[in-house]
Amino acid sequence: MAELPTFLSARDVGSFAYLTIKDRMPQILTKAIDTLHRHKSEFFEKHGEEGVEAEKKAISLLSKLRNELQTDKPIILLVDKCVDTDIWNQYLEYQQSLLSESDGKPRWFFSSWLFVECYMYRRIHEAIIQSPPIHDFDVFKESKDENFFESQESIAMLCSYLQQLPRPLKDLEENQLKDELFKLLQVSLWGNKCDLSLSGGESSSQKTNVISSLEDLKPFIIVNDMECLWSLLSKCKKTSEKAAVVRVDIVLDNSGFELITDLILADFLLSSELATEIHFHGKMIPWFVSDVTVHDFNWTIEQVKHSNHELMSTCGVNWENYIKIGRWIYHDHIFWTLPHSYCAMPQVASDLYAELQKACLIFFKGDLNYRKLAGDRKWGFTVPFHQALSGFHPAPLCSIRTLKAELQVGLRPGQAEQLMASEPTWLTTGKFGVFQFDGPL
Ligand SMILES: O=P(O)(O)OC[C@H]1O[C@](O)(CO)[C@@H](O)[C@@H]1O
Ligand SMILES: [Mn+2]
Repeated sequence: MAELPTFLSARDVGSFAYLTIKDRMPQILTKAIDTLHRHKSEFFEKHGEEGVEAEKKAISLLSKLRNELQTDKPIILLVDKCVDTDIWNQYLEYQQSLLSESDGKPRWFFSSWLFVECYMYRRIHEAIIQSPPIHDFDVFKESKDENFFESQESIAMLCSYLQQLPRPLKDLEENQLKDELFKLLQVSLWGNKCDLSLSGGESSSQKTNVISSLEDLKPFIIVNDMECLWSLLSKCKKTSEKAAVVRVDIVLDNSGFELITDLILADFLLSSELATEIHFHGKMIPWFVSDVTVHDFNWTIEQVKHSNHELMSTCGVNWENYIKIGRWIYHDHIFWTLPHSYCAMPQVASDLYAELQKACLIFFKGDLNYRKLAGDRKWGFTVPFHQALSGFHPAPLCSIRTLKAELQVGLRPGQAEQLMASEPTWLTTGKFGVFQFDGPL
């Protein structure tokens, strides 16, 4: 078998991986430290002196982590006792085994970018859980919620759009159904521009009317497999008249505006009867600043339900009901916050792989999911997506992602060169997006 390309890494000085580790990651740690500082009196009110001591401990652990990163110290084993600690430590040993003797230990600016970036978020978690009684504090919660509140107008607009579609949706004429599906898929794509990790934790909310921007944004979709999604979903719908379940899974990315766009899409899939069940997958610990945890998921639905905006609150009521009747199912699994590429899933998390195999279609939202799908390796731009997945084929799948890392496969010959010439930063600003499908139709 041909050798796999090497991992993206900060070893390439000046690369996006290098700049992320050098600038963005310390900035995120500083912001986390600052958040803890600002909550000092809240910790005191809740837990007395013990709360203040815990805040100091968490801050000192995070400062130590920032120092290790900035001085390129060896990556050290985790010391907590969580369900995933051993798997993490084994993975660290595996990273060590990839190095030759003269390379020494895995280090921040030397190892794989995916590994060290995931490791930083896992160490942030370790610092917090080692600091009881504030062990369940989410240092990123505030910024996630801010993103939600700052996007209120766009959220209300999207909810109104969905509620005002001609009902019942299942009676829409085929072409109209397809057209609406494509619109809401694109809304979910551009929702991925709003992550907080790329902006170093700074606000990145949505303030414009997304639906009316879709036409202008179309030229920025550089791989567009939406037709495959339509073929697959309409075929599933036809067969579902006999079979009972058409299951669509959404591997979520960010909370705030992006999550709303995913929930709107999920609602549309159910109401139009293109799917009968939606399974969401979120993170078990705070992750890459803005990623959805179960708390964010429940909080968001509560907020939408209690909105003063009538059509928004109708959405919230419906969403809560979908959960109650079991047509929306939320899952979390430690695998999503491990550093492994998805091709390792059958070995590392066979239960999750078996769960995903039940889906008719899986959407993977966002940039980090794309990196893990493609193993965060330096693939050529024209390498087929199927090949970059390296054997990960649980069910037909589609990445819905705006580009925020120097990694893209499945382009036409010459396409990358053209993009590079017209827009040198095309890979990393989130301005371009893909719907990239893999699977039999
Ligand atoms: O929320 P997303 O779309 O997965 O993006 C996460 C971001 O974090 C990064 O991993 C860099 O910190 C980028 O790849 C990406 O910009
Ligand atoms: Mn994210």
